Order: sequence, then C-alpha cells, then structure tokens
Amino acid sequence: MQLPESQVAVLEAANADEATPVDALAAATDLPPETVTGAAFELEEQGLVAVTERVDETISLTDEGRTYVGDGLPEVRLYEAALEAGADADPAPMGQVIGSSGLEGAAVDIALSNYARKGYGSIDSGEITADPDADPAADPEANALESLAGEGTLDESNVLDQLERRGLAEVAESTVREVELTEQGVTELMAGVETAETVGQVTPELLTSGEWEDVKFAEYNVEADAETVEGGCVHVLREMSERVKDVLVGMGFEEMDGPHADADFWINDCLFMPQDHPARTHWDRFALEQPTHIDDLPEGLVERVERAHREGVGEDGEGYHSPWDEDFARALALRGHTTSLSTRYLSGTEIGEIEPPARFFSVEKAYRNDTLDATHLLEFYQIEGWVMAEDLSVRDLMGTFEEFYAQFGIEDIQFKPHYNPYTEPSFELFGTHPTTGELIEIGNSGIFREEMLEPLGVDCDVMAWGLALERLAMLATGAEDIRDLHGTLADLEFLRNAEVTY
Ligand SMILES: N[C@@H](Cc1ccccc1)C(=O)O
Repeated sequence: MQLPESQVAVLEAANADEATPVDALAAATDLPPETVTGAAFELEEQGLVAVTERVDETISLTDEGRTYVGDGLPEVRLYEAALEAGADADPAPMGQVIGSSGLEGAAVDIALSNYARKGYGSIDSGEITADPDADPAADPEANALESLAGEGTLDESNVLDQLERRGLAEVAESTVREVELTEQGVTELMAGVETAETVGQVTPELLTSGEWEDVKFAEYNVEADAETVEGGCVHVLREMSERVKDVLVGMGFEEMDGPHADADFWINDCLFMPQDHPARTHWDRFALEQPTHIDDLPEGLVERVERAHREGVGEDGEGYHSPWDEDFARALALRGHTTSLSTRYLSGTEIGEIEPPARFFSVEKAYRNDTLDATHLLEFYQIEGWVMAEDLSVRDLMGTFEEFYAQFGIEDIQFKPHYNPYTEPSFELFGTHPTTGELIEIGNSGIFREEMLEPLGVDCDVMAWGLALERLAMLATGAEDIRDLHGTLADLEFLRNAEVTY
C-alpha cells in the first residue's frame, strides 16, 4: 500500500494496544501536531487508525496563589503572629497582632475572613485568640498550593473548589486527540506500507525537466466541498419589480410616478371615499404634521369633487349627504395606496389630458399603519394600473389579470366579489401559495365609478387595480412569510438563494 509521507510516519508511530496522544506522535515523527492530526484523520477515513478525543483538565496557580506558596497564607501568618503574642492563653489586641504579622492592605482582610472559618481562633471586639490545637502544617489549602507548585497535581479534589473560589488556582480544559491502530492498520503495516510521491500541481520545472513523466499525480477529489463565495445579488423584490415593469411595458402600459406623501384629496377624496370612512381615520394612516396643508389643488376639481360627495353625479345621483371639509382634504399623509397616482394622472394635472385608449401603471411604495404579520408589512409595494377605453367589461379586467399573472407562471387566479367606494363592480384576487397550498389575497380591482370619473373629467370607462408586489413575490419564490423578504427579520439564506420563476 502506498500513502503520503506524513501518513506513513503516523501509522508507523501509532500503537495497536494503546492510544497515543497527537503531541507524543508529533514528537516521535518530528512533524508539527497539525500535520499529525490531518494525517490521522486521513488514515481514519481509510480505516487504518481510530481517532478518539478526551478532555484533559490542567490546574494551575494564579499569581496570588503563587505568592502564598512563598509567603504562607495570610490566615496562617496571622495565626503565627497571634501565637507569638500569647493569644493561645489570653486574647491579644488585634492591632498589635496584625502589626507584628507583617500583613498589609487586602491581605489583612483575607486573613481575617479565613481565620475563624479554618479554626485558627476567634476575632471579637478588637481582640484575637489563637486555638492551641490548630495546626498550620496540616492546612489543606496551604498543602494543596504546595503540591500544585511542585508536582502540579492535587490529591484532594474538594480543596480545588475552595482554591478556585479564593482565586488561588485555575482549571483549564483542553481536548486531547489520541490515535490507535486498528486491526486493518496492523495488517497493512505488516504487509508493508510505502511512501507515495504524489504531486498536487504541475509546475514549469516539472515540465521543462521532463520529471513529470515519472511522478505520480495526486488524484482530484471531485467531491471535496468548495468554499462558497457570497457576492452581492439583486434582491428578489427588486428583481420582481423590474420583471413586473417589463411585463407591463410589454403589454403597452406607460409608467406613472408621484409623491409618497400626498394630500388626502388625491389619496381619498378623488376616489369618492367618504370623509368619515374608517380607513381615513388615524389607525390606518401615517399623517404628516408638517406641512399641515397642500396649497395647489386644481380649483374647479375641488369643487366638483365636493359636489360629487355631497350630491352625487348625473341625474339621479345621490352622494353621501354627509359633511365634506376642504381642510380635511388638504391634509397630508403617506399614501395608503398608489391609487393617488391614478387620480393625479386621470385628472390631467400630471401630463395633461389623457385620451382613450390609454394604459398606465406604477410599481411603487404604499404605507399603512397595519399590524406586522406573515402577510402584512407597514411599507409595501403596490402594482397599480388602469386602462381607459370605451366599453370595458369585467371580462376585460379578468383577461388582463390572466395575461399578467401567466407571465409569472400563475395560472389559477380566483376572483371574489368585493367592495370599494370607488369601483363598481369590485373584485379581490387570490392565488394559491405554491408550498402551503393556502389561498392568499394578491390584489384588489374594479371598474371606476361615475362618482369618481365625472369630477376628474373622464367620460369613458376605466378599469383599475392595485396588486401586492410582495404577495406576488411570495407566490413566485415560495416565501411563506413576507417578513423573510425584507425588514429586520429578513432571511438572508433565503434571499441569497431565492429564484423568481417566470
Ligand atoms: N386601492 C386599492 C386597489 C385598487 C385600485 C384601483 C381600483 C380598485 C382597487 C387597494 O389599495 O386595495
């Protein structure tokens, strides 16, 4: 059998009847301990040796412990001074005894706190006694310190606790690896083991000298784990958002953009959302304190929106017959949906009047004061969109979604009737999660009402939607918790490996 040099050396130095520590093998083979360990593991893999581990305890003296080996323990020194002062017969004054003991500073406290505990005598109201039967020569702590300083070992392990507690000795644990020959190892050794000269890398010298023809090359280990290099990568949500934009542009849509903090007028009033709608109260809304109001709103539009709210539109319009406050409409908040962009564009304030047929979209952030959970974030992306054309029907709406989601491999969209103050009819969209099988809500949609469109000056049909980008990402990547995708709990491992399927 042929083996690399270090393995042959370790194999020959190891024993079959006793485990040899790596350090001993290192000394015997003249190899560094880490080379011996490496070789031992290679040999173990081939069944030639067994490698075992044991934990060794080494006890050593601390600096303080070492001082007492020379000077004696403070309490012993106090006892000796007390004896000299005759305290074995009559109590002696403390101050005098301490003075003659030569103890100073912290050592005095140490002496006093151990004196009575160890039976050297008593300390009471400024006087000290010495027990005539006490024997400093038999002090177990002093003896333990001596033997640690000498042989470095201890006979009684119960003293060790006390020494550790006093900070006089320390215990350190170290792992010792031991190597023992297996039966197979012995057999191979008897059959003869030779050193294999293997070369790991071809060098210019090997080639020019022609030596390469005679050497033995090490085999490639194609199963060895290679180091994974984690470079930066595009975040799945960013990837998703880019992909969505591509798809929508491909379907003939143009992109909208606009302010993240906007007037309630654009966020709610233009959408025929009554001012006392629950979603408009504080719990759902991130209000801005400054600035308090938006100034530039198209005047005629403000009036028309107010009229729609109060009286409705058309001949038999009804409206809400509830108060409508212009100041309330001019207050600012972070947009709770990106439909504020649609109202701005439909009103003609952004790029001028838009003629049918027209299609617009945005993939932008919306903000809601929701409770964070597996499907809700406080900041999330909406895929907003609308189509303006003559005679749109629910079939157009459904067909558009089917076409859109099919681009992401999602073919089982479900529609459920819904209610929005600004659309009639309205539909919620659901998709099936690829791993949990759960039906999750992925969007909201409908055909804009007269009450919304007329004040904006639009006189043909508009179908519209707001879809959740994160929910689409959950369906496309299999993420089960939206918090895995972004925020402080984001799952980096998942984000590194997630693939957007389409
Ligand atoms: N604004 C709605 C989505 C929507 C937009 C346009 C029409 C219908 C619904 C939401 O955030 O849920």
